[in-house]
Amino acid sequence: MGTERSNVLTVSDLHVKVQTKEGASTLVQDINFKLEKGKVLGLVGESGSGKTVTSMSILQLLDRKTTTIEGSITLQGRELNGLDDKEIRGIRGKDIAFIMQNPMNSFTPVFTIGNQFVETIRSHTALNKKQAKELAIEAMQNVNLPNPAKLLKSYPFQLSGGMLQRVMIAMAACLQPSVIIADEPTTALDVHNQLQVLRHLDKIRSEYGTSILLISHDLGVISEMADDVVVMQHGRIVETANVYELFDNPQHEYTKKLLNARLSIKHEEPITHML
Ligand SMILES: Nc1ncnc2c1ncn2[C@@H]1O[C@H](COP(=O)(O)OP(=O)(O)OP(=O)(O)O)[C@@H](O)[C@H]1O
Repeated sequence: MGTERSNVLTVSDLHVKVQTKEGASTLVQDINFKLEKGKVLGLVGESGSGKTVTSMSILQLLDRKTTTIEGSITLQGRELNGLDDKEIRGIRGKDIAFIMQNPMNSFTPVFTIGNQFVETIRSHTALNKKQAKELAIEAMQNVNLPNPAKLLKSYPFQLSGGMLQRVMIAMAACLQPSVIIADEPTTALDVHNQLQVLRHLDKIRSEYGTSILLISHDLGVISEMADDVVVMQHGRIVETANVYELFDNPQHEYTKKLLNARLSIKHEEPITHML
């Protein structure tokens, strides 16, 4: 009973195909993993291994006209695969928040931060504008953003990448979703901002019991943040293990290769031991 209950997100036999001019092509296959409450599951693998396709499938964000998602994706027992647009929109942001690699792409340039923040809150709650603004300010304070009231009046281009990423984390956290999918959340940031973003994610996890699917190229980030790790290669999972087991005793040749590559660039790795 305990294990079943603690699994917040379960992906079973996920298989994603895309229709191209040349015919159908498989993007990911046989993907199985479970994300437990309050835990961080790291998703690693080289570029093109299928990490983003997997996370986009969970959020049902792939183009329905050209892609087919087979298998099951359940959030607290509710099947997400096949939900219609309206149903899945109700889940995105509220139950599953998404933090993208490039925060600039996540905001509409022509609206202020406040406009977008308040609208996001209002689309998922019964709060009025004033209450939504107060919640936004509180969420921004929680991620140490200075002068939130002023920031709400700014346009996305007026903020640095690190600040925008923190606004996105504040937006993701304020509705206390059960799951956050963070796709390379620190890749576009400098070392100082990387550290801040990771600290905030960890704070959200511990305060709200949010589960985090953390997609990263950076094994230093994964070793510091993740409880369990899924390793992907060529659209398949090649290894799933507890983070200590994976780093101490990798089983698959590809995982060993990734870890060896990491050792050879270890001096560039500023994140570990600093959190
Ligand atoms: N809509 C699409 N049509 C055709 N191929 C696609 C589509 N979306 C993704 N792919 C292909 O699927 C494969 C997996 O891509 P995906 O973006 O999931 O990789 P990734 O592991 O997230 O890589 P990165 O770390 O570079 O983001 C790649 O070969 C990519 O080119």
